[in-house]
Amino acid sequence: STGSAAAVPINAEFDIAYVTPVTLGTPPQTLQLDFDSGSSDLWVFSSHLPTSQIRGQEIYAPNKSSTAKLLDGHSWSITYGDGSGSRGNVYTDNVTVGGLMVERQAIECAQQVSSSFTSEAHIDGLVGLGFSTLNTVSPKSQLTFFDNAKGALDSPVFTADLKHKQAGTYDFGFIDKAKYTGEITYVPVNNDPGYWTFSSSGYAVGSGNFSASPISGIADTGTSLIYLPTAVVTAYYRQVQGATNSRSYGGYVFPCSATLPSFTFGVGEARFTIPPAYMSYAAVTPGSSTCFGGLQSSNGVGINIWGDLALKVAFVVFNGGTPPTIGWAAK
Ligand SMILES: Cc1c(C=O)c(-c2nnc3c4c(C[n+]5cc6c(C)n(C)c(C)c6c(Cl)n5)n(C)c(C)c4cnn23)c(C)n1C
Repeated sequence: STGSAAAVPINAEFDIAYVTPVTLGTPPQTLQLDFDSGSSDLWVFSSHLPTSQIRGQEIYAPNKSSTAKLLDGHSWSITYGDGSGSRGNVYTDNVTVGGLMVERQAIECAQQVSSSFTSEAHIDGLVGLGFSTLNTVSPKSQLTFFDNAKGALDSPVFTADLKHKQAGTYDFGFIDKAKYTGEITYVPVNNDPGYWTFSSSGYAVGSGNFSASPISGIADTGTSLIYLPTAVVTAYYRQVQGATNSRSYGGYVFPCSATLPSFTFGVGEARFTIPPAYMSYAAVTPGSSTCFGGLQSSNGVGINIWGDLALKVAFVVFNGGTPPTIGWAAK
């Protein structure tokens, strides 16, 4: 089997996050969920949430699904890199993504979400595509949608074709040759503790020399930006007039009028260049002439993160075979 579904930016101006339609239960309830290769819980806004925490999101009501079953005595609680979080109870039900159905998928129903989730009306929950070792359900951890689907897939892979300010796709079970050019460069994945961790072969700022130094980081479709070591980030912002690492704004900012260099990263012998226009994320507050950078320091994060800003300049194959690998291709 295979599946293919759209990855739609939630914001027309900046690629903050992408959502994908997912149908749950019988009759089908369709929610817009954020596919996140940096976590491993499938959780949704649900009928178990206080209405005060719902502001425009679609919800999943298990009591309206004839195929929903309570996973008695199980609960979950998750916190993300930006400090947001949610928790609740667990049901199993049918979950379908782009024509690919998994029966008895653990659906983690939110009973509490943090304010940043309540304030984001376009995200009805997340679909974790990390390794199932990261799943937070207790006392018995649950498998991700991909792990549940894997055995039935034509090939144990999913691919991300994210795009700048337009809809891309997530494919399951096949590699669509029409979505990339040239060869796919595969590199090993270290899935301990459960992220898609791989080693980038280095970077270059603008037209500068390529610095061939390995950078271990995670491929994370659920993170907007790129978080890299301070040496890389200072080398980049040294080329940006007026750039500062702002404590008040929580990262590198610069005058929106500044000329930005491109940023190139390596995967093996392959090179991927993020154009200057993508490297300015947003004005720090609406209308401000100070802009927030797409490249930020991973100091204090603990891991380096290749988020949507990096992923959207490539076609990326998440190979869940044995051993797992990750493939990057131009497009
Ligand atoms: C270590 C780390 C991260 C690791 O992941 C991270 C981050 N970066 N984007 C996201 C996340 C997103 C994507 N996302 C980013 C957004 C930004 C930057 N803004 C202004 C809004 C309104 C966003 C929304 Cl609704 N959604 N989502 C949905 C979740 C649950 C995230 C959790 N963390 N996160 C940050 C900001 N930091 C410091």
